[in-house]
Amino acid sequence: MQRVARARSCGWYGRMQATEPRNMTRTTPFSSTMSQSEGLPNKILHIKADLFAAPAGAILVHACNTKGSWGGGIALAFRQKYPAAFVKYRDTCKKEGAELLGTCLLIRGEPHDIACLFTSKDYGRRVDAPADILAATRLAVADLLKQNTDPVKELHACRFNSEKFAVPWEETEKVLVELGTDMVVYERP
Ligand SMILES: Nc1ncnc2c1ncn2[C@@H]1O[C@H](COP(=O)(O)OP(=O)(O)OC[C@H]2O[C@H](OP(=O)(O)O)[C@H](O)[C@@H]2O)[C@@H](O)[C@H]1O
Repeated sequence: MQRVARARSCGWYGRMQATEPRNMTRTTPFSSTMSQSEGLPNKILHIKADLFAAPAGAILVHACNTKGSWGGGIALAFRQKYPAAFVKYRDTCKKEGAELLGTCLLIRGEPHDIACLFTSKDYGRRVDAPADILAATRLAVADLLKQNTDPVKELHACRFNSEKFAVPWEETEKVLVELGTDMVVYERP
């Protein structure tokens, strides 16, 4: 209850209720779904913009493998823009490897924190099967929500899992809705 109440009182949730910017649409394929844990509706906002243009103070969310590679897709852009975060991610993978599957590494920083959702053990041709990726996504997002306290920060995500990991975005979004996640989801213009 507290998490949603606080998110509502500030940030994009509050702004969204006042006026919605022109490039922001609330697509509501699951809008009637209520948060299972809190009995409140969650909000997934869709925005056509570059994820890295998210407001300062937000948590940027993306999917990662447990091998320590940010070698392609949006992960490569994270590596270039946030080299210190890449070192933390790579060192964590070296230490913990496949144990990380289904967890979230939340790397604090400026102007954004970065949430690394470990949704597949491997990548490339060895990427996990879609059903396994979705199961790991459920656990990893729950882990992120548990860590996102004091203060609760806005979650801004790319359509993670949907390209290199080849899981249709709608399936990942369904998991987010089932977990009652408030999130702004970016699609490149
Ligand atoms: N600036 C931007 N703003 C907003 N959206 C942007 C964007 N740039 C790209 N997108 C979109 O972001 C979504 C995710 O697409 P991605 O293919 O990147 O990630 P994924 O989650 O499917 O897979 C993870 C693995 O990809 C990596 O590469 P490696 O395996 O290391 O080679 C990792 O390390 C993992 O292993 C797609 O909708 C892209 O259009």
